[in-house]
Amino acid sequence: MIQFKDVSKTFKSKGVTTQALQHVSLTIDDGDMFGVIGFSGAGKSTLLRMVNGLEMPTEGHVEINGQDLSKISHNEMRKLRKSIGMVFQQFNLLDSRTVFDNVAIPLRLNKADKDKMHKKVMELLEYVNLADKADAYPGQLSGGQKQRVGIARALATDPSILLCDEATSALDPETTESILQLLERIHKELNITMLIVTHEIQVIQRLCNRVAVMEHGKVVERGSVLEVFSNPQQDMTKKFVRTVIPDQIPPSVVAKIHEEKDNYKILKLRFLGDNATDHLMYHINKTFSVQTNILFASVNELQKTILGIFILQIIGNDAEIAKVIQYIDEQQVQWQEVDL
Ligand SMILES: Nc1ncnc2c1ncn2[C@@H]1O[C@H](COP(=O)(O)OP(=O)(O)OP(=O)(O)O)[C@@H](O)[C@H]1O
Repeated sequence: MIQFKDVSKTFKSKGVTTQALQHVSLTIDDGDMFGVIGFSGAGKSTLLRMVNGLEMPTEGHVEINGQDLSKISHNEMRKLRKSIGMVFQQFNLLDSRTVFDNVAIPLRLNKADKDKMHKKVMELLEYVNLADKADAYPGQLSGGQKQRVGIARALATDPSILLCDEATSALDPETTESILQLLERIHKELNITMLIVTHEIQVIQRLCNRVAVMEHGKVVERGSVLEVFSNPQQDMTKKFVRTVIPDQIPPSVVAKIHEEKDNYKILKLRFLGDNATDHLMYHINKTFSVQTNILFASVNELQKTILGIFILQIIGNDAEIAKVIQYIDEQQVQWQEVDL
């Protein structure tokens, strides 16, 4: 378990003071694929780098399995770092060394036995599908292949935690997908806790079970991916989520509604899990003296759960609309009124 306990970090450089993190408290459980999302400068990398002691908090504590990193000895820190792998946006490979040697670096640093090291490196290269590139140099590889080498190197010491700092941000969409598949496979097969820092919401949607949203060094929203994506609260979160799960009425439809004279209310309905929309719509139209128009609908899959978003215009008198809303409440469907 990784815990950030009221962590703040201030950088002072050339007379400029930057508050990179402000009172961040977070718990990442074993086995989590925990995503941290935010725009550039939000403090994501600083947070991530605290897990392996590359940065230390100015205030507060970071604990791994109950061990406060500010209180452990140099030796204990070295041991801890062996159990934490890190994957970087720019791969951080040594250009003058072969793929084999790059993956072998952590093992050489740990003075691994030569035969064991050879076996381990070749196993890792097989795992990331690059065994045939063992003798190639990074300059001869594509971006995706370089990242596979970076991932193999991060796994060399059999870590229990993998830190991914914008691991796919330098890659095209197709290559991104193959790296995300690899990370998913690693999580499933090697049972590694992952902390994934990104500004790409689709990475979180695709991989993570939990998410924290960061803005100006603070965590502004957090929760399960299902909770946060199905009902984002903060404007920043809404902006991110909207890019993968649209939930707005198209402008041409809005313009048409503005021309209407009838009495109406517009509700945004969210369905999680079973898709009960057909039944709900049937019942509303059959039972109440209202007319309904679906202004927008989308169905998405999150963590293998279906999330349906429907924006419904209900035309009728206030009393009848109130009855419809009461019925929707009784069905325990999440809703909110939309003002145009
Ligand atoms: N070593 C440092 N010295 C001075 N300021 C720093 C240092 N590292 C980070 N910062 C500043 O702290 C703030 C947070 O940086 P950080 O890299 O953690 O953000 P980020 O969300 O990861 O953004 P990016 O994706 O652009 O790296 C930024 O304003 C950055 O300039």
